[in-house]
Amino acid sequence: MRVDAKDMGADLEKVLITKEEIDAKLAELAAKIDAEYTGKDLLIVGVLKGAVMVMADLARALSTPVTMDWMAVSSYGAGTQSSGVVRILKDLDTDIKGRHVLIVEDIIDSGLTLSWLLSNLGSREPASLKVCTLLRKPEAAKVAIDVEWVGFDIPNEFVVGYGLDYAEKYRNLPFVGTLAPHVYGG
Ligand SMILES: O=P(O)(O)OC[C@H]1O[C@H](OP(=O)(O)OP(=O)(O)O)[C@H](O)[C@@H]1O
Ligand SMILES: Nc1nc2[nH]cnc2c(=O)[nH]1
Repeated sequence: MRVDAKDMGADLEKVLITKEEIDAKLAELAAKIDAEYTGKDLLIVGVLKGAVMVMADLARALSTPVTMDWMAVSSYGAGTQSSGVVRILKDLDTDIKGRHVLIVEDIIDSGLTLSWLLSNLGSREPASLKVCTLLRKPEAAKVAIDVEWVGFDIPNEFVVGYGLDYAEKYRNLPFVGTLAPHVYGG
């Protein structure tokens, strides 16, 4: 069944990126990632829970055989502002020493989560450590991070859908959109 902003009643303000745009962008990113890792053993690490959709769709768009692992960290809780304090809720199952590791994220907002992750995973001595994110908010950056593959740079608005939640809701929307201010008390 197709879900659109109308079906979510008054909760959504607008659709920012459609499912079709996401699919096309992931195909584009997958081709670049394939070119980078030809002949290499690649481990993709998804950051739960938000990156579930990107991991699933990006992994299927790749021709490179990959193994997958997951990390769960949280810095947002139920709010719309990063606390800046990153907690590990689930660590990797895999020893990444000497492995080519690609972190897959749904969004880079302040950059605090990714900055922490890069330093944490970097200290485990992977052969390489790179990042692919579907979304990035350049205006919200609190730390500068070098990111190899970015799907879309978006305005500094709180977004939901395609893995992204507000208080655990809206993750299963197939598109990325913004919430009406009344939903989060705006
Ligand atoms: O750049 P930052 O400001 O640090 O924000 C980015 C992080 O925020 C979201 O995770 P969240 O903590 O909301 O957890 P979730 O993925 O389980 O929803 C998202 O998945 C990123 O990991
Ligand atoms: N749902 C959601 N989670 C985030 N985590 C960091 N930025 C965002 C955002 O804009 N939306």
